[in-house]
Amino acid sequence: MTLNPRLVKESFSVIEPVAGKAAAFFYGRLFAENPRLRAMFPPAMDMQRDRLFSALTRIVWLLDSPDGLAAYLGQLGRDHRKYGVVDEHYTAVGNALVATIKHFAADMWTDEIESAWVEAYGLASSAMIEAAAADAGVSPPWWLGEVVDHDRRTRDIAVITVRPAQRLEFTPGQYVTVQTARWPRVWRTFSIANAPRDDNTIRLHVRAIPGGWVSSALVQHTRIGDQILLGPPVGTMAPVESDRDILFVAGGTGLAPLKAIIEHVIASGRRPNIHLIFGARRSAELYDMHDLIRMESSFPWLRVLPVVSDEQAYDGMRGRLPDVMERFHSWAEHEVYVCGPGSMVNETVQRLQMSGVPLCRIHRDTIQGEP
Ligand SMILES: NC(=O)C1=CN([C@@H]2O[C@H](COP(=O)(O)OP(=O)(O)OC[C@H]3O[C@@H](n4cnc5c(N)ncnc54)[C@H](O)[C@@H]3O)[C@@H](O)[C@H]2O)C=CC1
Repeated sequence: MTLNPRLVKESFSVIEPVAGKAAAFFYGRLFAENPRLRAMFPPAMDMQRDRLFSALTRIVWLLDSPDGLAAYLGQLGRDHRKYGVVDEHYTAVGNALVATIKHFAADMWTDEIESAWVEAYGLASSAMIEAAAADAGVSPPWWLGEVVDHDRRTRDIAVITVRPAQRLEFTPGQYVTVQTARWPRVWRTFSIANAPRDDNTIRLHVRAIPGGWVSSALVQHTRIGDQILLGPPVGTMAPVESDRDILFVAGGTGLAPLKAIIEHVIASGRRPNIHLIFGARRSAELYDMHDLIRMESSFPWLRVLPVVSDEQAYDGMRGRLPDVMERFHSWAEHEVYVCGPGSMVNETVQRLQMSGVPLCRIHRDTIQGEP
């Protein structure tokens, strides 16, 4: 039996418009058939449902790209170790998944489609299991981290420094999932905002989102000395070794992974011209200017351009990030890294492409924040 991405994609496209209902059906089925699995998930499942679907969507659309798929499944498998997932859980999930697709794609369902799903799921789960097994020999499933600094930069934003109890290897641009004592089993993603350091500490830039459990716990209720849990570093946005000049476009706390990459470039000894356009809605939310100005003064090839979008009285550069970016000369010969709110990233990437920057030189990552 060979993989048939076309059949998987066609049947999945029926599910996508009813993703919420399909995820509810999937978890209902999974927990009805395997009641003990419920304890592995957080009490509130809404965010979990979104995550399932975004992971599934990504896998389905990557089925035609073996390298991208292998890299993604490898990360997913390693990351799932922190949930205590074992091989038989994959069988339970696979059964519930096929039953869900079958239920929602009933009108078009055939034995051939069922085989295509079983085959695709079998390949995906084997890749995750293998990656988890290989990782078990070299890394813990999660890291205990002590908060060694907590710098509340605004009412809603904190820059938090954490020291993992064991060495945490990562690539600048990657992110980790975080769990706080306040919300057991609830994990949320935050980028690491620094290049690897000798003292093993990492920095997180956290904005407390209204209704965001982990982000609010981290900004408002976390103190120096507290312990948090960190999942393994994941994400594919990484510094590329290139002699080109570099543009970074950061929206809000999307600055975090870009700052890690800038630190890496500076430490590499290369001397590219770097422009960092850092956007906030209000000037008070340009929460990291102090550090950025320090970086700028120690590395003369770095130019930091703060931009404010929603404050008429601001006397610096004003505007929306994609518009401001176009006010400068062409970026067509640059490497470009973009991070921030999803819609801002999408528009920025589109405009860059239209102005002649090839997609292979535009680097972005999609991480799922809190609702
Ligand atoms: N904290 C972290 O480690 C990371 C956060 N992110 C993401 O970065 C985002 C940061 O959010 P906030 O700080 O609340 O940003 P924000 O909503 O305060 O916006 C920051 C900047 O982006 C611009 N912007 C927002 N929406 C836009 C749009 N639709 N079109 C054009 N420009 C737009 C704003 O004008 C402002 O200049 C979140 O979506 C988060 O998931 C991404 C990676 C890491």
